[in-house]
Amino acid sequence: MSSTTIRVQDLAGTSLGERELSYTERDAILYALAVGAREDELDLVYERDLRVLPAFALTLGLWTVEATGALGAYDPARSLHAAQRLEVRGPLRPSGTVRVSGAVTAVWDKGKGALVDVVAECADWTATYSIFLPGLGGWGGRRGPGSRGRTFQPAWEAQYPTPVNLAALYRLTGDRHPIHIDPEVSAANGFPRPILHGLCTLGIAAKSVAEAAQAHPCDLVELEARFTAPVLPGDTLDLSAGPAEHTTAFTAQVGDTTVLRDGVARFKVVSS
Ligand SMILES: C/C=C/C(=O)SCCNC(=O)CCNC(=O)[C@H](O)C(C)(C)COP(=O)(O)OP(=O)(O)OC[C@H]1O[C@@H](n2cnc3c(N)ncnc32)[C@H](O)[C@@H]1OP(=O)(O)O
Repeated sequence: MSSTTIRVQDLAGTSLGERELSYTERDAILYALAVGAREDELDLVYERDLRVLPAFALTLGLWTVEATGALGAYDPARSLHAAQRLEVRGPLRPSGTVRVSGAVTAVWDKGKGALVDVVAECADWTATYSIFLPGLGGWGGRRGPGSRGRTFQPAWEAQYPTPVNLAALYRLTGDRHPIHIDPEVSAANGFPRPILHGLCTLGIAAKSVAEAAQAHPCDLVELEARFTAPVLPGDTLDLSAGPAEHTTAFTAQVGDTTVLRDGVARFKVVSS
C-alpha cells in the first residue's frame, strides 16, 4: 500500500486514468465456464461462432478497483464488494483490445462503513463497482442512495450448487484478491475460509436468469445487484426471478440468507 495519507472521503472525483486491455477467446471461454456454461452451450465454450457473456466486461474493468485500493486511503484486504452495475451498449468481441478509463465517482458515509463507487468505462459498456469499507464511515458525509427495495413475484426458480473449488477457478479470470484464496486473509476478515467472488455469484445469476427472461445470456444489456452476504464455495445458490417493469428482477439465497438482493437484469429483445 502507498504511504500517502489521502482520506477515503477525499477519493471522490479521482481519475484513475486509462488502460488498454487485450483478451483472447480463451479468457472469454474460461469466464463462461466459471459462471456455469455447460459443455453443450457451444456458442459460449467453443471458438467456432463464439459469443461473449457481457458480464465478462466486469473482469476487464476490475483494474479500476485495484487502482483505487492502491491510492493508499484504505487497506484493500479489508474491503468488500457490496454492489455492482453494468450497462452494455454493444456486443463484446470474442477477442481483442479495449481501452478502459476509470474514476472514483462517489464516496458515501454509511455510518459503520464507507461505500466507494468506482466506474470503469469503454465504448461498449460502463461498469460501476461499489466497495464497502468496514469501519471507515462516520465522518458526517452524505449517506447516498438507499436500497431500491424492488419487489417481484417469483415466476422462475433454480438451484445452482457451486463447486468447492470455484473461487480458485474464478480468480483465474483476473480477480486475484487474496480473500478468495488465502485462508489467513479470509480469517482476518472473519470468514471460516476463502469466500467466493461477488462477481462470480453475479455472473452465475446473470447467465441463469436469462432462462427466466427467455433470452440468450449474451443479449444482456443491463445488470445490477447488491451483495448482501458472503457466499462460500460449495454453497448452493437458490435463485428466483420474475418480471418487473420491463426487466427481470432476481435474488439469490443460500439457505435462509439472501446473498444477492435488488437484482435486475434486462435483455435485448431479439426479433426472430
Ligand atoms: C474486494 C472484494 C471483493 C469481493 O468479491 S468480496 C465478496 C463479495 N462480497 C461480499 O461477500 C459482501 C457481502 N455483503 C456483506 O457482507 C454486507 O452486506 C456488507 C458488509 C457489505 C454490509 O453489511 P453490514 O456491515 O451489516 O452493513 P448494513 O447494516 O447492511 O449496511 C450499513 C449501511 O450501508 C448501506 N449499504 C450496505 N451495502 C450497500 C450497498 N451495496 N449499496 C448501498 N448501500 C449499502 C446500508 O443500506 C446501510 O445504510 P443505511 O443505514 O443508510 O440503510
